[in-house]
Amino acid sequence: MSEVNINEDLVKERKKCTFDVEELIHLVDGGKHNTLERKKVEQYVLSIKELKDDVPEEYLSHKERYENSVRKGSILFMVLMKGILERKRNKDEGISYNYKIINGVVKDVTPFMLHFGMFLPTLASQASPEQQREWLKKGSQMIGTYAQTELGHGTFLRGLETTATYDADTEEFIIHSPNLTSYKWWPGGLAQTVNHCIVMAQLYIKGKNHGIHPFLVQIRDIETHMPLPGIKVGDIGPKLGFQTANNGFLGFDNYRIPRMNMLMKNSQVLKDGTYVKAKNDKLTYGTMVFVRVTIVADVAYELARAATIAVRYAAVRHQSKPKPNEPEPQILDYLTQQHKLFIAVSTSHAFRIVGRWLWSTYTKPEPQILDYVTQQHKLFIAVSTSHAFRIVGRWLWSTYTKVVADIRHGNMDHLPELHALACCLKAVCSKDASVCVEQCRFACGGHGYMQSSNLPIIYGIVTATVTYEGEHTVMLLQTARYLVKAYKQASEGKSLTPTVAYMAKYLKNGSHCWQNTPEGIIGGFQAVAAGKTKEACESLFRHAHARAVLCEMFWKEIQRISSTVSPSLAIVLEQLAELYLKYWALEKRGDMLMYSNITKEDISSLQRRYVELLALIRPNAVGIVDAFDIRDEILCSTLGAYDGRVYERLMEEAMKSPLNKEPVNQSFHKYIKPLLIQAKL
Ligand SMILES: CCCCCCCCCCCCCCCCCCCCCC(=O)SCCNC(=O)CCNC(=O)[C@H](O)C(C)(C)COP(=O)(O)OP(=O)(O)OC[C@H]1O[C@@H](n2cnc3c(N)ncnc32)[C@H](O)[C@@H]1OP(=O)(O)O
Ligand SMILES: Cc1cc2nc3c(=O)[nH]c(=O)nc-3n(C[C@H](O)[C@H](O)[C@H](O)COP(=O)(O)OP(=O)(O)OC[C@H]3O[C@@H](n4cnc5c(N)ncnc54)[C@H](O)[C@@H]3O)c2cc1C
Repeated sequence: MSEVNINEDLVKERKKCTFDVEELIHLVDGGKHNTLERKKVEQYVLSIKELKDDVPEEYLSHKERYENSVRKGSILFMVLMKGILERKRNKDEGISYNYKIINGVVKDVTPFMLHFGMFLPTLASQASPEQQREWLKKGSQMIGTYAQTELGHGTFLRGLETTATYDADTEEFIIHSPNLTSYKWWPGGLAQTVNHCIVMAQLYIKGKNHGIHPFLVQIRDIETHMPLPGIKVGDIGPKLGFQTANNGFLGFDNYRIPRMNMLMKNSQVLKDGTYVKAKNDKLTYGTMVFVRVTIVADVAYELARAATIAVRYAAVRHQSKPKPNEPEPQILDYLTQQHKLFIAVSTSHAFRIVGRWLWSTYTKPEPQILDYVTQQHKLFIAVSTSHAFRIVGRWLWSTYTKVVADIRHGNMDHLPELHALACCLKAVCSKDASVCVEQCRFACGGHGYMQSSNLPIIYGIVTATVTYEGEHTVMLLQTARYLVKAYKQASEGKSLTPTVAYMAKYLKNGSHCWQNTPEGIIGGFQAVAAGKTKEACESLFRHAHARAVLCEMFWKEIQRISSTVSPSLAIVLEQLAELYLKYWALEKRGDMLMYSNITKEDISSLQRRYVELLALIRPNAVGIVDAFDIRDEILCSTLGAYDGRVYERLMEEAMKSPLNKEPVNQSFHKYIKPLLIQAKL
């Protein structure tokens, strides 16, 4: 883009940058090759004319929005089948480029998301090799979703009520919803989009319950798309976000499916009804672990979008004037004289001085809001958090792929640790990302509240991750369960898995000896986690382990990466990571006081360094978010576009309102005019 069309503040900001933005772009993408591939796919997809909207989605009805989203999703589906979009997820971090482009094209959530995000992964991981050959073959007509949650139960899976009863005479399962609360409720794409589902149901054989198992169930006719007899399916209605995800409900009336439609990789039901138990019954929950792992990198990306919008806007937006210098008072000899004679002179001086100050203030440019320390405090933590989650998300993905490979070879030893890690990181990252996105919205003032800023939509997407795939508190409690066990093992002198090995150290050393260094802060969080775990045997504790893992992995990875990049970029990366650690050490200073020997002076020094870091990051702020390299078509924001033409775009978008198409709306004649006539009488 030529600099002529770019807002002059942004031009200046980009000139100030002390590092090579291109180098950081490659780092974020995981290598130059990935950047080039991403740009190629983006260029291809974003130039498809049919993917552009005539009218902004927000002006469409619930039904029209769904139809428009299916239209665009189908085009993307076709592109995917042509092999242009990568089918596989990015091997380094589990987040695929496809998903990032979809964010821009569909703006909200595509009703096909669950097909790619959970339906296919469940078939790939829980169907037997023969079933996979049958179901995942080319030309398959299946579009699917993952139907687990019910009206009555989402968290407590053992409480699910849908039944799958085996009938050995016909070699079929009878899927049934015994009551209203057993209706499936929430699955994305379920309402009008999919023709198949993975249904999680209680398996009954000869009256005995064997717990929940996955079944492949066709719910609509492939040709006509009509719901099949025995199926009741529909849309659950508007939500806070996910408006185009087509979340649905589903009930079964003694609906029969063949025996081979139970996913049989882990447990099996033989023809005569013999039940073969899985090596570990928690393997049934495998798809949830997979999605929880990917959520960390997913929210990092959403946060990158929000931070890009808010930081660029803060560089363009000017607001408020500096404080005046107070005029000097005049001193007179006699108070009475002063009162009688010189009041006019004094008033004249005062007015002249104040007038001069007022004029200079009037002509002085207003500061960019990004120069306010309070604004930097709101925004820079969002930027550094996005980097932390991306880096830790990548590490978590590689841990996941190693554990899954072990499981394939029959070794389940690391599954509990992976489950505990996925639960706590999913919980903390989804919650922190939601808070940061909302903070970005606050940081944009009134304009951030506009749909056209895209911040409300991003918030709707991110805040859903706090609930779906395992509700926040419930996930933390799962980790708590693991930590309590680890702590008991440590007290018995047994060896511990790597991510909780610190427990043994703090059991031995007691309180943590505080240091204001990154390593000191990481040790502080580990001491807090160990200390709270000790207390947890009697009471409840929360995020500490996840925070220790996030700080440790982020800092270690940044140290490693810094030695591989240019010195100017290494400085910026270390500043971002240090900011993240200092921010959380300050946020959690109460905990640190409890579980380490941190002093008031340490806290003051942390605070001073934190403010110093804000100032150090400030000149590079725009360059850092430019390096997220999110195209305008994917940001979808009037406030965050690369050129910074904020006010022009706000007005252009406002003019798209159907209400602005006519000077007088018909409601005037129908309602307001009669009201005015009545008022006259
Ligand atoms: C368009 C075009 C195309 C282009 C291309 C398009 C490309 C698109 C690309 C795609 C991008 C899309 C992105 C993704 C999208 C996803 C969206 C997702 C949406 C949302 C989906 C959902 O929302 S879907 C439902 C999730 N619903 C839950 O999440 C329920 C939580 N509820 C539980 O998860 C359990 O209920 C709960 C609490 C553990 C207790 O389970 P429970 O009662 O059975 O178990 P207990 O508590 O008794 O625990 C007994 C022992 O099991 C251990 N354990 C428990 N779980 C374990 C586990 N998983 N693994 C190992 N071990 C486990 C535990 O640690 C205990 O171990 P121990 O005994 O040794 O201590
Ligand atoms: C946008 C969106 C998309 C979704 N997509 C799908 C999908 O595709 N497929 C699907 O199957 N499901 C889907 N879900 C459902 C989702 O997985 C569940 O909503 C989620 O697992 C939480 O369960 P719940 O709604 O039953 O909440 P509840 O468990 O009823 O939670 C309510 C409150 O109770 C608390 N609570 C519950 N149990 C405990 C406990 N043991 N200890 C302490 N506190 C507890 C929770 O912390 C929470 O505060 C989706 C949900 C959303 C919001």
